[in-house]
Amino acid sequence: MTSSPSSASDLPALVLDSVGRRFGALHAVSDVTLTVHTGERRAILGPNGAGKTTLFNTICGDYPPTSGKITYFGADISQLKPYRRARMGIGRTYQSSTLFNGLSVRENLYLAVRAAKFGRFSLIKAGPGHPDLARVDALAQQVRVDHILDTRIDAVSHGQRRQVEIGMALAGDPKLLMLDEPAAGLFAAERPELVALLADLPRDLTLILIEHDMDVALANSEKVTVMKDGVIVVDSTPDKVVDDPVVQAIYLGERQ
Ligand SMILES: Nc1ncnc2c1ncn2[C@@H]1O[C@H](COP(=O)(O)OP(=O)(O)OP(=O)(O)O)[C@@H](O)[C@H]1O
Repeated sequence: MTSSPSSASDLPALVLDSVGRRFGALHAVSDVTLTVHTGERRAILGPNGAGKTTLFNTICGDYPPTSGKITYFGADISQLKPYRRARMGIGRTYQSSTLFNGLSVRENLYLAVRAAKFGRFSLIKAGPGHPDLARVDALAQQVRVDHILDTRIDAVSHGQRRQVEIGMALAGDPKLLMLDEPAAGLFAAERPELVALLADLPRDLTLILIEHDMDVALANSEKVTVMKDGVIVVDSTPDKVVDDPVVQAIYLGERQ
C-alpha cells in the first residue's frame, strides 16, 4: 500500500529545532526546540528578558535565527524575509502600538486589509459595496469593535486598541497568529473581553501568545512554554505549569 502525500493539515504548524538567536555575545535565545500543532493554543511565559519576543522575532523573520531551523507547515522558513513569511500566513502583533493615531478604527482596519492584499499601506478609498469594506466590517465584528468603527484610534480605550491590533493582524488571514503581550496595560475589567475574543478565534487558527498575565495566558492555552535566560525551562499543560516549582520560583521571584 502506498501512503498518500501528507496534506498541510497533517503537518505541525510550527517546528523549532534547536533555534538560537545571538546579539553579539548575548545569547537571547538558545537551543529552543518545540512543536506547535495546527489549531493549538500555546502560551509563552517568562520573566523580563527571558527571550520571548526574540523567539517571536525569529519566527516572523524580524531577527532570523543565528542557529537552528524553523519549519512552518513543512517548509523551512529559517532564513526567509518577514514579508515572505507574512504571505505564507504568519501574522503577529507587537508589544508597542502599531496603530495610526490620526485615523479611525475603520481606517486602521482598512489599511491592514489593503496591506495584506497589496503588500503596502494605501488609503485609496474603495467604492461602496467593495469587498474590502465588507472585510473591514467582518474583522471589526470578530474583534468586537464594530460599535466604534468611526471613532478615532486615539479616542478609544487601551483595551479596544489592543483588539484593533489583533484585527489588523487577522486581516491577512493568518494560519499562525502570534500575539505579543495582548493584555499588557489592560485594566482588569478589559481582560474578559480579550479572553473571550481569543476563545472565539477559528479553531484551525494556530495561536501563540506571549503573556505575563497568568490568567489570560492559562485561560487560552492548551500548552504552556516557560522561558528563562533564553532557554525553555518548562513545557507542559496549564494545570501542571501552575504547580511547577520552577515556575513558582520565577513568578514569586518577580514579585519580590
Ligand atoms: N535587537 C536587539 N539587540 C540586542 N539585544 C537584544 C535585542 N533584542 C533583544 N535583546 C536582548 O535579548 C534579551 C531577551 O530580550 P527579549 O525582549 O526577547 O525578552 P522578553 O522575554 O521578550 O522580555 P520582556 O518580557 O521584557 O519583553 C534581552 O537581554 C534583550 O536586551
